[in-house]
Amino acid sequence: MKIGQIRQSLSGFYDVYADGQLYRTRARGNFRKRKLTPLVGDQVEFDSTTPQEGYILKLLDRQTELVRPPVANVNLAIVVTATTKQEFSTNLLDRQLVALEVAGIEPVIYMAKTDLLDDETYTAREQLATAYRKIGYQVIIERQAFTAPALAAVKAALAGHIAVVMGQTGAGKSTLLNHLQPGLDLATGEISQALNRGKHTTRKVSLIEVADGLVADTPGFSSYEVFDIQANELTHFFPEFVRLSVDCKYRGCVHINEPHCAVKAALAADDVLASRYDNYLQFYETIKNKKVIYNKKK
Ligand SMILES: Nc1nc2c(ncn2[C@@H]2O[C@H](COP(=O)(O)OP(=O)(O)OP(=O)(O)O)[C@@H](O)[C@H]2O)c(=O)[nH]1
Ligand SMILES: [Zn+2]
Repeated sequence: MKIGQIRQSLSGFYDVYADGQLYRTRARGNFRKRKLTPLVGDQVEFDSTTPQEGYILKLLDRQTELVRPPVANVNLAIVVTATTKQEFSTNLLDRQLVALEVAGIEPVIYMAKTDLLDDETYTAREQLATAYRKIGYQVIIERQAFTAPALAAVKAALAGHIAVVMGQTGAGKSTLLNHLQPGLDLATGEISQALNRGKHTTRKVSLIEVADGLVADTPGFSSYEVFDIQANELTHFFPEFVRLSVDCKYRGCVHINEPHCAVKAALAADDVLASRYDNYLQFYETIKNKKVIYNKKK
């Protein structure tokens, strides 16, 4: 019996990495009775006679589990954020951050395409980066694209982690990965194509070694699952609100209509980003409205 990590899944085969090599395996353990499917990223116990043939016997406990992409034990997300005026949206960024907070995955924000910005827009993005750092998020931003310090920062963040790369189509995910790992040669635009194909056919999912970490070759971590939480829980996923809310007068304050709310006081004092608060309100309403629609249907 060996212990290894699933690095790729394709059509019922799982390639398990152990002692410096890959073993092609199939699933046979009694976890199948419990309807557990092995996921890329899983640590497993397996048997094998040759590297071409082996059987997974047992799945070890997972720390996290994603559905899209189907990867276990992801603990880092590189949030590739295109910064151009046409593409940039704090709303999307905050939605991604909330989704990651809900999933228990640490975000690293990578500000892409800064070379296309005029100085004024770049300064605005830099100020925003500072504000997000104040919240507690790591933000990587450089005046030019793919500078050595920016790439070194991403590599340092990846070390020892299993990561997904998030970002809307065209944000620059493949381009960033190619700069991190020049041999990778991902066609730009390729990642989302893989994702779209995946909707209809069995999808290959793999973890690729990038710097000293592993990165899922399929992005697509959906930020829409944000809206599966309860509206009154949303505040827990805004770290700056969590810190401030100890000073809200009412327990369970959702920082909307309550008097003596520390979050609203901080907002008035410019200590909370207005865009974060606006996005919070919008997500809150979306969740409320969605619940109503859902209940009506039932
Ligand atoms: N100027 C500039 N162009 C960039 C940068 N990053 C990406 N691009 C360009 O933006 C386009 C989209 O980049 P991709 O890396 O394919 O984006 P992606 O997020 O992988 O897109 P999908 O695979 O469709 O999800 C390509 O033409 C890239 O060359 C950057 O930092 N600066
Ligand atoms: Zn409050």
